[in-house]
Parts: sequence; C-alpha cells; structure tokens
Amino acid sequence: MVRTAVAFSPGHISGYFRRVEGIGPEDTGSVGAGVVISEGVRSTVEPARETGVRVVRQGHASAGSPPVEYALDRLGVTARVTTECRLPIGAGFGLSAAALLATLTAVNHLFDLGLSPDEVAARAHEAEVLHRTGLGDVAASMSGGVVCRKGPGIHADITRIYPEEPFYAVSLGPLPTASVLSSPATMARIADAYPDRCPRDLADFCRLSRVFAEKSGLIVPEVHRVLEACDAAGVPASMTMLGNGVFACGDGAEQVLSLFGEAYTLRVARRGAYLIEAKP
Ligand SMILES: Nc1ncnc2c1ncn2[C@@H]1O[C@H](COP(=O)(O)OP(=O)(O)O)[C@@H](O)[C@H]1O
Ligand SMILES: CC(C)(COP(=O)(O)O)[C@@H](O)C(=O)O
Repeated sequence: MVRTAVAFSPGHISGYFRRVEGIGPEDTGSVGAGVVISEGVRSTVEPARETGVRVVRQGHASAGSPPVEYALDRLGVTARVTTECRLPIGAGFGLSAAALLATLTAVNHLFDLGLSPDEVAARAHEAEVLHRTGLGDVAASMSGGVVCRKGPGIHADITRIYPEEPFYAVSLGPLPTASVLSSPATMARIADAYPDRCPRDLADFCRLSRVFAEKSGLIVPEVHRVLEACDAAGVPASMTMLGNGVFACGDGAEQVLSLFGEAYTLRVARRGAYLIEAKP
C-alpha cells in the first residue's frame, strides 16, 4: 500500500494591505485585513523519486506549482503532490498560500520531519514571498477568522474575530499577484491608500476595504461595474486583493453577485491548516 498523507488549508481573501519590506523573507510581508474562508486547498502527498505537482480544479488538471516545488526542495524531500480546490486560482482567494500550507502539513507528517505548525508556516511564507505569490496569506491562514495583521510574517501580532454570518464572492478572472507586487508605482499608491485601523465586523471590513480599493487605483472597469451594482442594492462590497473579483456581505449580496458569475457562498473559517488523514 502506498503511504499518503492528506491535509487541508483554508484560503484567504485580502481586503486591504500594505507591503512591509524586511531584511529577509521572514520579516518581509504585509500588514492588512482579510477573511480566512471555509474554502481552500486539499493536498494529497505520497513519496516519489522525483517531485511533481498536479493541480486539479473542476475535473481539470494542470502540472506544476513553482512555490510548492521550491518548498519541497528546501526540505530535501521529493514527492508526488496533488492539490484540489473549488475556487479559481490566481483570483485573490489566497490559494497559493493554502496550497503551500496544506502540502507542507501533509509532507511534515509523511516524512516525519517533526516541524511545529509555526515551522511549517515559516517555510510556506518563505516560498510565497520569494515567488511573489503573496505577502500576508500564510500568516492569515495559520488560523481562522476575520484577521487584522499588525506586522509582517508569521510571528506578527494578529487579531481574529469570528462572525457567524456567510459572505459572498464572485470572480471575473485572474490577476497575477506577482505583476502587481513587482510594480513600485502601484505599491506606492497602495501604501497611500492603506486604512490604518482594524475592522470591527464583516460590514466594517467591506467598507474599509472599499475605500482602500478605490484609492489604490487597482479597480478595473469590469470590477467597478459589479461594485456599482452592489452600491445600488445597498450591499457593502469590495475587490478581492489581488484578483479581478468582488466580495460582498449582508442581505442581497448573493443575488447581486450572481448577476455577474457564479456567486460563492463562503463562511469565516474557524481554524487553519490541518491533517485530514494518513495511510497506512
Ligand atoms: N491550488 C493550487 N495548487 C498548487 N499551486 C497553486 C495553487 N494555487 C496557486 N498556486 C500557485 O500560485 C500561483 C498563483 O499565485 P497567485 O496569483 O498568488 O494565486 P492566488 O491569488 O490564488 O493565491 C500559481 O501559478 C501556482 O504556482
Ligand atoms: C494581497 C496579497 C499581497 C496577495 O493575495 P493573493 O493574490 O490572494 O495571493 C496578500 O498576500 C496580502 O498580503 O494581503
């Protein structure tokens, strides 16, 4: 019987953020606020002679994930990895971080590496920052909640609140995170737009995020059309950072978003990455 380990990590929708530059990857990241979501990435890992990653979504598989391959390499292990997710990739749902956290959680168990959850997260965060696929998603997805990150990296001061109500998101397409993070002009506009306080609840999170999104200059016309429809319906909404998508909360949110695509109903996650099963 082939030995396998399976783990899950929640994704994370960032609402507003500001890059914080450190000396190395461990103290580089972002401050900001977002929601850790019930949807994420499930990763199945088995030992193999060479590393290979298969990324499965909606019955369609593609090969390769540079950040995940890098993280395995750094740990000195080779494995066959299959990641599965329902939400679209590259659309601001923090799935690169979720893929890393889920895969490394499974790898840690499968290869008896004895890493603590913080050490697993540190490896995931390093791979994210080096590949410019995210800054604050790993720190957020280490646990659940509506998060407010007050410093960069996984050891930052992070507050979490756990609202019960669902919220909603729609994706209009991907926005490569690396392209935005690599533009100094965009990063400067983002820094100026940053609202320097934590959200009180989900509706407050949506409103603070919206002010940030408008000032940041990141909103493209098709995202703006969705936001205007939300405004007209009195639904607090903003842009998924960093994706061409919209998240919204409260009564009527699902109806408005479903005019523009598949509206995902999301819950605030209660916990971070965890091992699901290991065989034998
Ligand atoms: N489900 C996944 N499984 C494996 N790798 C992933 C997954 N999602 C994202 N990645 C990696 O991250 C890159 C995209 O990063 P990014 O644009 O930050 O996506 P997201 O917004 O979903 O986090 C992909 O090209 C891939 O290398
Ligand atoms: C906004 C982002 C820099 C990227 O998020 P994603 O595109 O979901 O990987 C995030 O990591 C953050 O620091 O808030």
